[in-house]
Amino acid sequence: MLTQAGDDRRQQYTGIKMAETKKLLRALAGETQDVPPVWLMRQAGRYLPEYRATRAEAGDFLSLCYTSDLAAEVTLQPIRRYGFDAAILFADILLIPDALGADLWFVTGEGPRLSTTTTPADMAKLKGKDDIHDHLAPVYETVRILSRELPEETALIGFAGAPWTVATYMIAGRGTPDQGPAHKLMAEDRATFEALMERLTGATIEYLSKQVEAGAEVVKIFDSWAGSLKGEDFDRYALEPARRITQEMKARFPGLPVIAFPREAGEKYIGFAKATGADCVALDNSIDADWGAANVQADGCVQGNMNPGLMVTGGQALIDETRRIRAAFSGGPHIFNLGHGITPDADPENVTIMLEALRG
Ligand SMILES: Cc1c2[nH]c(c1CCC(=O)O)Cc1[nH]c(c(CCC(=O)O)c1C)Cc1[nH]c(c(CCC(=O)O)c1C)Cc1[nH]c(c(C)c1CCC(=O)O)C2
Repeated sequence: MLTQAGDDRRQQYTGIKMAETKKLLRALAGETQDVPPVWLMRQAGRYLPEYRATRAEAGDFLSLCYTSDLAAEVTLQPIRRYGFDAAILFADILLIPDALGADLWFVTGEGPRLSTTTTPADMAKLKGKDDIHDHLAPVYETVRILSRELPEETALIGFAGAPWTVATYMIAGRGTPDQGPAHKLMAEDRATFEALMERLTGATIEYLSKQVEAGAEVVKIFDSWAGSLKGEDFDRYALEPARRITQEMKARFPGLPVIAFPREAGEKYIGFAKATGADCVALDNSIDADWGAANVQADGCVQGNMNPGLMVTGGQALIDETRRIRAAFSGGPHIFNLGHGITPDADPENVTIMLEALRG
């Protein structure tokens, strides 16, 4: 059943773009702006003292994700501090495996751990794509709180991990440098690998749909490990799921903007937006901005792509690089962002310096 917010959202997507006042949504609708909208991946995170305080209050990272008022609070913190043009729902891409019934926990200082899914018997233990919503209800509640509390000029981004990236964690039971276990399963038991990809694609569509019904105005698909898929594997397991998710979301919510992030796709960034239907492609910081402008922005909006390391080191290099990236993408629609998440050792003052260089 649709919520009232979801009803309003569907109406909103049927044709009022010309009157859109949110800078982020204008960029996603194809508008070139003198000063681009800006937000940062992982903008709610450990570099902020107020985040660390709220996380301590929650006890641990997963409790923070599932406690709606605290998750909404940390989402709002960087908006209050910096006035970013978008807020991104505070959650994690690994909540989907958790909702499907895989065990998930986080080891402080190391990262996520999950029970592994590598056999038909493991697959049989997972829940169906439609059976995730009770578990994820607190996330939808976070979105509802945010859509009430955000300033009217701030867009709300919902998100999910792409099937391939989420599968790499489910198959290995943890993060891996080269996604070796997932590539191995793909080679040795393609049927199980594809069954997992299919379950994740379906669940992701249902999960994102609930986020939109609760008030998310944009959705972003994070494929952090897309770069380890080469050639035909990239087309089948990165591009095709992104296309299916994007097309189904747009069929359900006409006009909904979609951002795709096939990180480290390299040459495969070319044509990705056209092939999937995504309104914007997020570029990682291995991409030269001029190359991105010529080859990717030529098809529409791009997001990115400053090196997150500059938020640690700062100085004149940060100012120069902010201006260089803004200039490189000034000929078309652009959302200023980093090429990957801001790191815990970033200096919060450097975000202010970046914003002054960008907007000033
Ligand atoms: C691969 C991936 C994950 N999560 C995510 C990705 C894709 C993007 C990327 O490549 O970074 C996405 C993500 N994770 C988080 C968000 C929230 C929204 C945001 O501010 O961007 C988003 C969009 C919060 C988080 N997710 C996590 C944190 C840090 C947890 C903490 O507070 O201890 C945050 C703020 C934990 C997490 N979550 C994940 C890992 C590997 C880790 C551990 C690494 C780390 O500690 O940074 C899985």
